[in-house]
Amino acid sequence: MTRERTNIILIGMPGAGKSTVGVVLAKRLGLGFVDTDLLLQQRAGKKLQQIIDQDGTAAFRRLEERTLCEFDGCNTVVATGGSAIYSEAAMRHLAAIGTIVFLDVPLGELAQRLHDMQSRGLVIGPGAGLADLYTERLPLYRRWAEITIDGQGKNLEEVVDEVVRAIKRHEKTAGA
Ligand SMILES: Nc1ncnc2c1ncn2[C@@H]1O[C@H](COP(=O)(O)OP(=O)(O)O)[C@@H](O)[C@H]1O
Ligand SMILES: O=C(O)C1=C[C@@H](OP(=O)(O)O)[C@@H](O)[C@H](O)C1
Ligand SMILES: [Mg+2]
Repeated sequence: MTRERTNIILIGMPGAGKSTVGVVLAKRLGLGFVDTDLLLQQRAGKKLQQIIDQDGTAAFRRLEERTLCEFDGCNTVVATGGSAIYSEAAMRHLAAIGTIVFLDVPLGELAQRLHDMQSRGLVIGPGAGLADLYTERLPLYRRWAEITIDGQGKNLEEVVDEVVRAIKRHEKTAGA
């Protein structure tokens, strides 16, 4: 891993576990942790759902893009929001400063985990559901993934273990 790419960037659908896995992973690896949703809320001075309700999804996406592009930390696990992959500029920036890890969780498991679709602040079109989001976004997550973790049927600890192993393998390959 080059000096400039010391971050671990988690991407994936809402409910994939980016925020919960991220903080445990950071502790395990001795890295910092940032959840970009929290940076975004602080910047806007309101909650994600309020930004979407009051300002709309396009404004939310612009704010998210700026927040991601301005992140310049190092040695940090970064939990992004599920909609991060809509911004080419943001993803290019994140790919330049870290290793992008896609937490790949099947639609059925995501649906079981998410009970707050209406208040979570999702970037979702009118009338669309989680399945529509999944179909629309999967190619984008795959496009940006440097490492993909199959999260199917795995609990938090198992996913963290898997990410640690995959990163070690990846570093060996990259350094060879
Ligand atoms: N591996 C897992 N197995 C079961 N539930 C999980 C797992 N990872 C996260 N969760 C749960 O799923 C929900 C969404 O997790 P969260 O970390 O907020 O996802 P994200 O940040 O990707 O939207 C939380 O209730 C969390 O406890
Ligand atoms: O997928 C989405 O449209 C979003 C997911 C949220 O983050 P999580 O992926 O952490 O739930 C948050 O960024 C925002 O409300 C939009
Ligand atoms: Mg999250």
